[in-house]
Amino acid sequence: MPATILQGKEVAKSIRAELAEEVAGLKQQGITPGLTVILVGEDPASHSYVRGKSKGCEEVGIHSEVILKDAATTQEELLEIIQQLNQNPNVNGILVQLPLPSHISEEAVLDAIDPSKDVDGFHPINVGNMVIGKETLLPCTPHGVIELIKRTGTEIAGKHAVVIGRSNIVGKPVSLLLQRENATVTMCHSRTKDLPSFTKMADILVVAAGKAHMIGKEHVKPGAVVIDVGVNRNEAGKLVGDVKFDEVQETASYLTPVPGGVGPMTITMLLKNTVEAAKQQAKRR
Ligand SMILES: Nc1nc2c(c(=O)[nH]1)N[C@@H](CN(C=O)c1ccc(C(=O)N[C@@H](CCC(=O)O)C(=O)O)cc1)CN2
Repeated sequence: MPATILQGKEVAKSIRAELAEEVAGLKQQGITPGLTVILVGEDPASHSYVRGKSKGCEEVGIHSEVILKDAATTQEELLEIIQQLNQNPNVNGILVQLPLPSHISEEAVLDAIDPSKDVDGFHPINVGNMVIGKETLLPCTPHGVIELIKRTGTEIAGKHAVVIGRSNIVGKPVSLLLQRENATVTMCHSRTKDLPSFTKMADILVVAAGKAHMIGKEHVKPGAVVIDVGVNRNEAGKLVGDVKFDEVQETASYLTPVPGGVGPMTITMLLKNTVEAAKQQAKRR
């Protein structure tokens, strides 16, 4: 039987509906979650993602602002803006859209965000908390992957999960979060020898390698849950994943499409983090 297609759009829609209700309740208590996004430069994809973030905020009732800066903005200017936002009690979440122009250090900028407002979950303190299993703001795409797997009804505990890719933004955190759900996790990467020998053992296969169509049916155990985090443009400019969708659909039990799978979950988990940050900050006031 062909795989059930995991429609991230649908899952994201139902989480947003839950969030809208939660935000309405918070507003009755005088709490309006607020997100500020900083966008530097003219990259069309980044502008499109930031529009998606503003639209998502509006949908669930989060107050959002976007600070647009041109590509010549200096690192010092950016750090100054972040300091001001750190001090502003109406701003619960701060997000700097990546990538930044090459003259700005992403590390310096992300480290300057108050960890309690780091709704991307990229600050080293939040990453450290995630590693030691403390409650913290989790990175959006990896958190979205876990939510998608859970919504299939798949029990993660005890399963063998194989993650391809070891980036700080996806591969490493997804591996940690799967381990936190009591999966046995194998991490594969560009230097892994005989990749199919690992992937064929996976009950859950998360592919975040950034290489179009690198995973075919020969890599997948029949009945596996396959999550494709790849975002690649083919020669025709069309968005394609790391998985050969038509082939793997024949053997997997669940499969995410690209587009429409993990992508829509990223912004939704950001909205969730912003609401969580607002609740935590209200408790401390
Ligand atoms: N500060 C951050 N910067 C970036 C992040 C991030 O999580 N935080 N992730 C990406 C961009 N991104 C959000 O910022 C993002 C990427 C993709 C999608 C999405 O919904 N993709 C759709 C396809 C959209 C299209 O057609 O182009 C999908 O996969 O279905 C949302 C958000 C890098 N920067």
